[in-house]
Amino acid sequence: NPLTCWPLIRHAVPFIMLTSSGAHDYMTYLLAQSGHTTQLKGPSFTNLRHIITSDPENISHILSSNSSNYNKGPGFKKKFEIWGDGILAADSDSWKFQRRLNHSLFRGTDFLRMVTATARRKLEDGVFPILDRAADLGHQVDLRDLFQRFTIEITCKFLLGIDLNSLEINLPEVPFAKAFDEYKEVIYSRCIRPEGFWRLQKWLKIGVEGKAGKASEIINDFIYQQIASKRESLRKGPQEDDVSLDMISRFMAVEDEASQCQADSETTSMPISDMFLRDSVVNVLSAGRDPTSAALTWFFLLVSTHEPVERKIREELKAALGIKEGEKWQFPSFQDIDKLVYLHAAICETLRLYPPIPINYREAIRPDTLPSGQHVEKNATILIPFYAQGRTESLWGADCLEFKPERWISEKGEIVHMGCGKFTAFSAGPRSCLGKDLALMELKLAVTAIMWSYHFEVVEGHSVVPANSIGLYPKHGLKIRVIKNSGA
Ligand code: HEM
Repeated sequence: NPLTCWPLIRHAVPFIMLTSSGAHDYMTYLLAQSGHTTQLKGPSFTNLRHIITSDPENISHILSSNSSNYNKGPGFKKKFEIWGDGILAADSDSWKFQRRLNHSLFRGTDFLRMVTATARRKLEDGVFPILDRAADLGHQVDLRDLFQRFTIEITCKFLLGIDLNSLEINLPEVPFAKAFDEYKEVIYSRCIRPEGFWRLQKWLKIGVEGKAGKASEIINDFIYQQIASKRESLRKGPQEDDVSLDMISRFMAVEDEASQCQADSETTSMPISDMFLRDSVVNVLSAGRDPTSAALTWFFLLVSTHEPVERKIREELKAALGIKEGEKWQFPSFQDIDKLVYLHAAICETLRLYPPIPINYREAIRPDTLPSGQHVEKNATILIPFYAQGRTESLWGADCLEFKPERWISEKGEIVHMGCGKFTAFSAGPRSCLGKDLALMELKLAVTAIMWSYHFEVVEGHSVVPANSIGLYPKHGLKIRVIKNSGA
């Protein structure tokens, strides 16, 4: 086609598609046309110059077998400035140190128990009263907003030991939470716009950069205040009812242990300064809040529009947990939750179609050749669109766009484990998600409790399209009506 060969138009197309709606579907289309690996190039004045791949062998190579050649790199840090040198943006020794520190905290059973207890309390005292009221008064609810509140409450509790009280019945605006949402906009904008352009906007304090500047002040003020009050209470010594299980108190308390852990490893020394704590809070809050709330939102969109799946999940709840139609909900134990195979499959299927982190990013440290034969230059940037990968026909079959939890269940009735290059919602290799178990527990706890008591109907005419963002969530939220199930 002579038109697409014209370089200006050819290079402008990706830029236009990524700035208009449907960026994720555009990448899916591009990869399907090009054999799953290609170059994404915008006009020379833009920042767009990446290799993109959804080929499972390339993905395993980049994220696992040759991961030491791929890091986040300095370009990533500039765009994701708000993360500072936290775990999501850090490389080398700084990342290794934080991975160990976070891993030791997330693994403890006390930690999982505390998070579960918080989730139950936030459901019983926050989410349920809001849903009951909406059902009684016939009001619409925006599930995305509700789940964002639910997950920020849980994350703030285990991170800082505080309640934001955002789940009160009148759904109050919480400036700190709002600032977090506003900041996200700037990251996507920086990913697709020329650096000179966004730097000028930032300097002039206008547009998304201006908004982000204000948001970042609110975020920093709030977190530094929290850190100061934690240091103050640590100075006073332990209080009577003080369990200090929150992450920041534990980071402060294990300062000595942490330096010991650095001395044992070959990592460089890293004091647990206020800035380190600030970066940890922002990173774990970003990692813990948004993906889980997005997963819950997409799950309820899919289940509310697929009646047979909803029915099967309810049947499984009755069979595995021994509860009867009309009985009041009792939260199951960890062991009972593990029995819910069909539910697990429905969650995996949701994450395949709607991975909350739709794109992963890496920079090559040295030149390399991918298994597909694609040459990678030093410092080349690579995008791995998990969204496109979950919708690849050659990997998932001709029904890849359908919501079918059954594809995750073997003939023996067990969960089928997909290869690490195939199912990538939690990423893969040494930098894979540290909160996977926690996220699955939160999801299952919320989903079972809500599904037992309520049925949702998406409001007629409400448009559900993914936002162009670094996270995958519905651009206009998810507006639903609530119907109480009998006995709830
Ligand atoms: C459904 C929910 C979740 C999904 C789909 C998810 C997915 C991911 C993905 C794709 C990454 C890799 C990001 C990258 O390489 O840039 C990641 C990293 C991470 N996630 Fe999650 N996540 C979820 C929930 C959570 C939760 C609840 C936590 C706990 C706070 C958490 C903590 C982390 C951390 C700390 C990392 C950084 C790991 C590293 O760089 O070493 N995630 N997650």
